[in-house]
Amino acid sequence: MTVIMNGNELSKKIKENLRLRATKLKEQNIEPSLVVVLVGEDPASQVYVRNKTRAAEQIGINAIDIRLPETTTEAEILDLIAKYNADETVHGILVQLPLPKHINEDRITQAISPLKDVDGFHPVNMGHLFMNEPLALPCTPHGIMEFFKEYNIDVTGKNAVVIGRSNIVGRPMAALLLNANATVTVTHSRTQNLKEIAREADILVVAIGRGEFVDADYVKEGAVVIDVGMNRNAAGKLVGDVDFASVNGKAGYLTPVPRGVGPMTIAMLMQQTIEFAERSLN
Ligand SMILES: NC(=O)C1=CN([C@@H]2O[C@H](COP(=O)(O)OP(=O)(O)OC[C@H]3O[C@@H](n4cnc5c(N)ncnc54)[C@H](OP(=O)(O)O)[C@@H]3O)[C@@H](O)[C@H]2O)C=CC1
Ligand SMILES: Nc1nc(=O)c2c([nH]1)NC[C@@H]1CN(c3ccc(C(=O)N[C@@H](CCC(=O)O)C(=O)O)cc3)C=[N+]21
Repeated sequence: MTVIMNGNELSKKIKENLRLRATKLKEQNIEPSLVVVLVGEDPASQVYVRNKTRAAEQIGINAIDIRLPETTTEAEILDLIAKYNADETVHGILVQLPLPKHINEDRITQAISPLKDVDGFHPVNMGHLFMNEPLALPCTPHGIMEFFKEYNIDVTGKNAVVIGRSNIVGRPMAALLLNANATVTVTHSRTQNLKEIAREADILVVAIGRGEFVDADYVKEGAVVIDVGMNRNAAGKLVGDVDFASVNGKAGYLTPVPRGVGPMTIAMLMQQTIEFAERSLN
């Protein structure tokens, strides 16, 4: 039997607790505030950003929603970031990725103050994370660690395999698992014998961006399978990187898409914003 991990339910519970923390902050005259910048018209990004601003509203976080045209220059975004870096009433700044091709994502990421970097993407925050002294946790991997906590999955000493090595998911996921004392293998498009390696995993995290790529052949009986993928299939349906129907029944635990990792990402983004706002009290 496979336990389906419910990201909607868990994220709701977390957000209710965050609402109380937001109320306490307001009693101390701090309004937690998050700037969300979206450049261009990408429909998927629009959905994610809408989900973020909606979650902020529910919790009582002031979301400053900035929509810029596709033609916006890098200098204009850098100016905007500088302005909010200096604004003491703003606790978090997020620039939705991917950005249009004429904009250098690394320069944008590095311009955001590490103290307001709610995504945890700044090299300073990545460095602290890899040294096991995190100041900000990347939302998607953090949300996945919260699943383990909720379902009493102890990762200590477990064989964890991460498929994908992107800066926003795979690498920080590997760091968090390592910090939690798992034995971590990171795989990618050049990996040989991926199937054999994946089949050794007690915990398998899949973040590759290929619809329903991982089927039951990649999965050890009883393994914990986390599906980060968000893809549209030929019929326009939202599917993960894991073939849910194939893996369901073989895995011990499995996250669905939607209502799995996605809502947890958003909950952790809200949590990081509240934490930065709380830090401003000290
Ligand atoms: N639920 C959520 O909150 C989030 C979901 N996502 C989703 O997760 C997925 C991954 O996102 P992201 O990490 O940004 O993607 P990227 O495209 O940045 O990275 C994909 C990674 O997968 C590897 N890869 C690609 N094809 C294969 C293959 N056939 N075998 C093994 N490895 C492969 C790549 O290897 P190489 O490095 O060699 O190119 C790369 O490291 C996407 O579907 C995205 O939409 C992303 C962020 C948050
Ligand atoms: N600076 C930055 N920070 C990010 O955190 C970031 C980013 N850029 N770029 C893209 C990825 C992707 N991401 C998702 C967030 C929510 C859902 C989400 O809400 N998913 C819903 C369904 C969404 C739908 O219906 O399409 C679910 O899984 O249930 C998905 C994916 C954040 N990302």
